[in-house]
Amino acid sequence: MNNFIQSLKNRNLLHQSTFKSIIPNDITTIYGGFDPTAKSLHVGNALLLMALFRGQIHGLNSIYLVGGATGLIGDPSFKDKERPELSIENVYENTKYIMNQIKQWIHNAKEFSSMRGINTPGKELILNNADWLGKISFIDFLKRVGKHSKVSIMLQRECVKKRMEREESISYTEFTYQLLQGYDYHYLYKNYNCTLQIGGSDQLGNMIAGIDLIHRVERFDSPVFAATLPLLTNDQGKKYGKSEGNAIWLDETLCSPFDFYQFFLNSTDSLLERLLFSFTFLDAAEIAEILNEHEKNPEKRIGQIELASHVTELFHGSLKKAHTMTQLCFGSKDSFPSSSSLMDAFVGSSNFHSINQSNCGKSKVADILALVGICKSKSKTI
Ligand SMILES: N[C@@H](Cc1ccc(O)cc1)C(=O)O
Repeated sequence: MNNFIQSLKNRNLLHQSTFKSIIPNDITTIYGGFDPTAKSLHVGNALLLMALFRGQIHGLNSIYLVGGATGLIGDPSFKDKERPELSIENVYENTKYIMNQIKQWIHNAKEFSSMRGINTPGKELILNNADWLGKISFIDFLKRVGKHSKVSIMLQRECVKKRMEREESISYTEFTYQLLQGYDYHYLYKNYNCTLQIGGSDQLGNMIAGIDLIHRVERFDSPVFAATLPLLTNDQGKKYGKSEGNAIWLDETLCSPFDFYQFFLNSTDSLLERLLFSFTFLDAAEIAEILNEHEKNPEKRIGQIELASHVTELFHGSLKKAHTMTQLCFGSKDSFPSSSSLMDAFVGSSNFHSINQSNCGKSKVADILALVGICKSKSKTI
């Protein structure tokens, strides 16, 4: 069985899939897409980013697709209203930012993994679907995609049905979205031999549109698959990823590493195990060890500290983590002498006592020690 798929299963990260009884083991390339509806991705996108990276750890090539074209159309999946239209300039800018953000993230994730002895043999590719969807003419699209797509099937999509029940219905533009995503999958299958698409729990319909198209245009038994990740909800059953109604952005100018860290630090005990499996590269034994320590003294929030440190370092990198530490300790990064002495502390030199000698509270020092400790302790994990 494919190790990557098995590892998603083991972490409870496989929600739905089109694999029947046999799990394919000859997948070499996978893809997941992100529409540039804002300047930055948010915690809600983190599971997909991480799943693609987990693929690379297992030797697969991962395509991180940014929807420079689909972002102009708007995915109607699980949206009860027409999406506000974004201007071409706006989507173009967002696409640039997000492609950069993904590039930076992969860089951080590689550095983070190699510090722990985790190899990432699989390659990454960051693509923009405007590069092909922006070039195909309307007539060509109708001939190459529309002709193979049955309206009766398109109308069966849950989100389409829901929207048709409402007076405002659904625009032809958003109705077509599933075909655009379907065309992406076909394009990536033909040009990159991509045979697995992964995405959020609301994406299965769009992914199946792609599989159908490939089956109709290529061979009816072409080995192409789709899998969705679970939707993480908080204790109130709301989507996990917002604090006081605001999305937890991955861009540090929209959400500081400090706030990002605090968001994970504030996770409840009941979610802890789930979050450790979802948002870290720690293995089951390491997670069991952390939970064991945590349960001995839950007020110390050892589990939350491990979680918050791991995710903050993964998404914000070690230098940023140092600033997070400063902010944790002093409230503001400006009041600390220099980030280089902090970095020394961070890598475990004797300068670390300078933090201890400062006037920050004991519990904060414990947090910081935990942050530093985690970076030195773990070796192999997936
Ligand atoms: N529709 C996806 C983004 C996406 C775009 C293009 C694709 O080919 C795949 C996925 C979402 O809204 O999350």
